[in-house]
Order: sequence, then structure tokens, then C-alpha cells
Amino acid sequence: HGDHTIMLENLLHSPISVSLLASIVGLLVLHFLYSTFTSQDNQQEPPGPKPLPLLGNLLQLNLKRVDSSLFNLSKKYGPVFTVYFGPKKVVVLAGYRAVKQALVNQAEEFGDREVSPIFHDLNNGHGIIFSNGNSWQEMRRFALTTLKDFGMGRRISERMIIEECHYLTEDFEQHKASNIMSTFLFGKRFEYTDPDLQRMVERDHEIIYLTGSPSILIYNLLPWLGPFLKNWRDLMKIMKNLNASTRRIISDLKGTLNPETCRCFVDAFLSRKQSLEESEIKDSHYHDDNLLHSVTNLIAAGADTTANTLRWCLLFMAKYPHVQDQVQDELGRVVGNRQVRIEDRKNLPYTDAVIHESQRLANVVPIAVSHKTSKEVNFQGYGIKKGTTVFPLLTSVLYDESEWESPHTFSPSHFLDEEGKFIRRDAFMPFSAGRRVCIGESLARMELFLFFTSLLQRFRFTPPPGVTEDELDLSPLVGFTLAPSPHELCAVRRQ
Ligand code: HEM
Repeated sequence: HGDHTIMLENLLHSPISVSLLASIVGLLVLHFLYSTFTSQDNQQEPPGPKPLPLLGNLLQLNLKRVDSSLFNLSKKYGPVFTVYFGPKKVVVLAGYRAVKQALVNQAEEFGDREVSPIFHDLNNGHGIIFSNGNSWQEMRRFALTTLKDFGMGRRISERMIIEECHYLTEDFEQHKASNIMSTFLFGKRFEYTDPDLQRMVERDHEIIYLTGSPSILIYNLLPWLGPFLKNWRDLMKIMKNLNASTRRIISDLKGTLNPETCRCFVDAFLSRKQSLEESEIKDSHYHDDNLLHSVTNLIAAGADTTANTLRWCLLFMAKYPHVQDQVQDELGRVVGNRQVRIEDRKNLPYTDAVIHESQRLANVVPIAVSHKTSKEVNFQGYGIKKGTTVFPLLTSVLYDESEWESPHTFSPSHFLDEEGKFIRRDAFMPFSAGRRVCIGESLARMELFLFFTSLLQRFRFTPPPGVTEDELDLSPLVGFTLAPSPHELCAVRRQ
């Protein structure tokens, strides 16, 4: 003990040793601080229910209604939490603030797409929705500019939709949104009775429904199960047929292509491809697979979502006749019997609010489309590793209790001020946000407005005879999107 004291005394008396000791202690403290700090960053993952080995949290999730289960978990675990789908880790973003902060303020980090095995089977990394990197960037940019060139969000698409309104109100059918996409992509609309159109609509519907089914969720965790699952075999077959018929339409257009006058999206793609080939640019992203999958992606993303939303709007009208009265009063007062135009929207605040409220409550794409982190992220004090699957839970934004006055009831007043003027709401996010935000928002909003108003001018929507408004069932048919359950409505011609 005495020797130690002497050594320490000697050390402290030597100026060099003192500074050496101080440096060592300083370094140790720094190291300690650094490691606790970074270990928090690296290791403290978002909280969540305790997972079981292999099963993860599957027993706590209702696979028939994943979005609602996750919304319930968010009430316990907060706006960012971890759940395990079997062995697969998923970080869920819940509520307007968290979803906006991630997708908009940290857009780059949260902007990659998670491509689950089923969507890999269906797209092979091509197209727009389920691709990443340079190919995605090029295809998304090309689709946006080309659709705009052909009139998306502008007067030309207004004319196109109005023309479709005439067919729609003559022959009450639900293929109008597919025809709008078809006009953009292939330069032509189909007769509603055309078997090609009917098959295209049916196939899309099936794909969207089946990809959200519980057995495909399980397939995504255990892909070797595929051939044993009926839904997987069905999906492969439907996709094969859809691809074959899309290839046929593309090859017909190729036969009559004139790069000087492009008729449609496919023409624009083919002539870009041709000019790149002529300048001997090899390995560009403009190849047949990207064309095929961009086209099928645009139809899948653009037709079913819009048609479903319109069906929800009509169902809400039949269920809430006093709301329908007010829409029809307003339309009668402001527009009368003439064709509604986009510029009328600003004078139709109640009708506009009803369409927004229908989109909010219908919540057609409840978990958006899964994202993936592109790098390690620090988010709200938690560390999330690169490549982690992220669910932006749109259900929890559209039903956020701290944003909406009565989140679970149909109430157009969410979008109206005291004087009855239309107001925008930040938490209205059915098209998601950020780097991957829906590219068809302006087109979809135009279609919804023009189709909805044209129908309500001419028809009164009611439950079928013998069914009361209360009995109309609002529980959705759950797939990748939420559609109304099969139901009947009467469309009674007004005057
Ligand atoms: C009411 C109708 C629609 C709704 C509710 C809707 C909603 C959405 C949502 C939630 C996403 C996912 C965004 C994300 O990953 O965070 C999305 C993506 C997409 N939508 Fe829409 N959409 C609609 C109509 C359309 C239309 C008409 C088109 C075509 C012009 C379209 C094309 C796309 C494409 C290509 C993507 C993928 C974007 C990407 O991954 O970069 N959508 N949409």
C-alpha cells in the first residue's frame, strides 16, 4: 500500500506524467460518452410488443385487417414502433406527425421501396411502383412528364374525363377509370362491353385483392411455400395473362408507330427507346420489361383506386341522404343542368368537402405501399438500420385523433370553416407524401370530382328496396386496397 502511494506521488510530481494521466482519463471519458451516445443511436430500436421466436408478433396481428391491428398497437407503443411479421422486422410510422416527418422531412432516408417476394415475382424489379435506384428514378420521371404532356392535370384531361362522363351516365358502368388510364397509355378508350376491357379490369381487381390476402402475407415470409398456395398459383396465372394481353396491345401500337406524332404513353416510350438505340446507347432503362411493367403499374395504380373511391362516395351518399340532399342542392344552385367543369370546384365547397371526406373515411390505400430505409436513420431518438421495412400507416393519419374532430364518423365539416368555405387539412394524406408520393393525384382528383358531380346531377342514390340506410354495410373488402363490400344500390334518374 505504501509503495503505491509513493508511486502515485512520484507520478503526480512529474509534470509530464500528470498531463499523460489527464489525457488518458480524458480519452476514457470521451470514449465512454461516445460509446453510450452511439450505442443509443445504433441499438435503441423503436419499442414494440415482445416477439416470439420465429412467429414474431403474428399472434397479435389480425392478418385480415393488418392496418387496424397496427393502429391499435400504436395507441400503446407510440408513433414509431417495431413489429415482427414472423422473423421479419417492420418499423411502423403512425399518426400525421410521424408519417410527415419521415416521408417529407427525411424523404431520402425513408424513400426506398420495399419489394416483397410477391411483388418481385410480379415485376422483377421493373416498372415504377416496385423498383428502386436509377431505373425507378428514370421510369418515374418519364411517366410523370409523359402523362403531363398528354394532359394529366390539365384541360385536355378535363375534356377526356367529360367525354367519359357522357358514356358513364348513359350506360351506368364502373369501367370509367380504366378507360381514362387506357386513353393515356394506349390512345384509345374501350366500349364498356369490350371483353378486353372487362378482362383487364377483372385481372387488376383480382391482383390487388389477392396480393393483400393473408396467405400471400405468409408467402412473403416463407417464399418456398408459393407453389403450395392457391392464391399464389392464381396470381402467377393472372399476371401471365395480363402481361400477354398488354404485350399484344403494345405490339399493335409498335406496328403503327410514327415517332413524329405520338398518340400515347406507349408511343412516347417506344420512340424514346428507338432514338436511344439509334444513337447506339446500350443498357438504357428504356427496354421492353420496363415498358410492360410501367404500363401494368399505371393501370393497377390508377384504375382500381379511383373506381373504388368513387364507389365509396356513392355508398356514403346512399347511407347519408341528408348529405346527398345538400350536394344536389349546391349543384343545382351553382351549376344547374349543364356539364360541370373543373373551374366550378371553387364554387362548390360543400361538394368538394364531401369528396374529401369520402376519401378520408374510405382510406383506400391503408398502409400506402411499403417503404424501406435507404441508409441508417436516426428518427425521434431511435436508430433504424439501413434496409429496414417501413410501413407508413395512412389509416392512422386519416383517422388521427389529434388531427380530426370526429375521426370515425362521416363528417364533411372536417373540410369546411364556419362560413362554409372549403378548407385544406394537412392530415388529408390518402396519396401519401414525399419521394414516393402518388404520381396520379391530380388526375385522380379531377376524375373523382367530374364523375361524382356528373352522376349526382343525374341520379339519386338509394339503398335497394327493403333495405334501410342503417343497414348499408360500411365494412370494407380488404385486399392491398380497401374496397366497399359487394352491395347493391339504386340509381334513380332525377327528372
Ligand atoms: C384515388 C386514387 C388514388 C389513390 C388513393 C392513390 C394512392 C397512392 C398511394 C397511397 C401510393 C403509395 C405512395 C407511397 O409509396 O408512399 C401511390 C403510389 C403510386 N400511384 Fe397512386 N393513387 C391513386 C390514383 C393514381 C392514379 C390515377 C395513377 C396514375 C396516373 C397513380 C399512379 C401511382 C404510381 C405510379 C405510384 C407509385 C409511385 C412510386 O413508387 O414512385 N395513382 N398511390
